[in-house]
Amino acid sequence: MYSIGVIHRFDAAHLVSAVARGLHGHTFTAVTRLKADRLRAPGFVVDFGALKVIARYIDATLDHRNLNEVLGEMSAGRDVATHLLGWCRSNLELPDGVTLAGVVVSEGGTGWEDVPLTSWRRRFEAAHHLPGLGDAHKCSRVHGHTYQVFAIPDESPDVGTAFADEMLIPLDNYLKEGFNYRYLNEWFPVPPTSENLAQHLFAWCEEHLPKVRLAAVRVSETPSTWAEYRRKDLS
Ligand SMILES: Nc1nc2c(c(=O)[nH]1)N=C([C@H](O)[C@H](O)COP(=O)(O)OP(=O)(O)OP(=O)(O)O)CN2
Repeated sequence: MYSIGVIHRFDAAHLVSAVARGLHGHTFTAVTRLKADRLRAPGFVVDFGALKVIARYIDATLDHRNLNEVLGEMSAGRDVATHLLGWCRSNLELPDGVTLAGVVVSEGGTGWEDVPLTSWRRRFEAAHHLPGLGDAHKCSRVHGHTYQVFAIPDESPDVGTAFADEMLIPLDNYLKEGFNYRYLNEWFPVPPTSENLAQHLFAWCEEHLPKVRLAAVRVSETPSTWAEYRRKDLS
């Protein structure tokens, strides 16, 4: 199962009746998550760019506002999430097979709270381009990212110790040799989208690290976007 997430930040005030101190404010993060069983060309759940409408809505409606004036009394983080989920349901045009998996809003968070602290994390620096998007799409040009890779352990109760850090040394070496300071299109067998990279790295771990039990691999090109490939029975 594939999923993608886009993280939007906004700064707002609110007064929540359960919080005694009165009007206060936060930098909020809203993480919108979509999932799909299969990818659409060139290897997307949907293009991150198609979700920029959410940022535009948040900027126009919630950012630098008093949320009580927008949402009334129901202005706690979970109320904002419910509001954004409703907005997404009414306004996002999703292709067949793509589901809106949820919106999580946090107060003063980073948007990355859903990655377990026990996950293994590495970065690599690479160039790529995405073929088949048309010349007007910026990602059809050769460009690069500081990628982040998260190997997320399966922490189901019956699994026991999912992995020790040193068990992932071969993955570290694979990233250093195959991905870091490389132009991914020169060798990657399919368009190097975040989704395809996540699925490839998950499958690579399954094949080469039989003692490591992963729940998912997440790949992030930018601090506000990610794609994940998750073990089917944990989706
Ligand atoms: N579902 C996916 N959509 C896109 C991917 C991807 O891997 N999966 N990749 C790209 C491009 O590589 C692009 O560089 C990143 O796009 P985007 O996140 O839209 O770009 P920015 O963070 O630079 O966004 P700005 O708001 O314009 O700064 C495209 N889509």
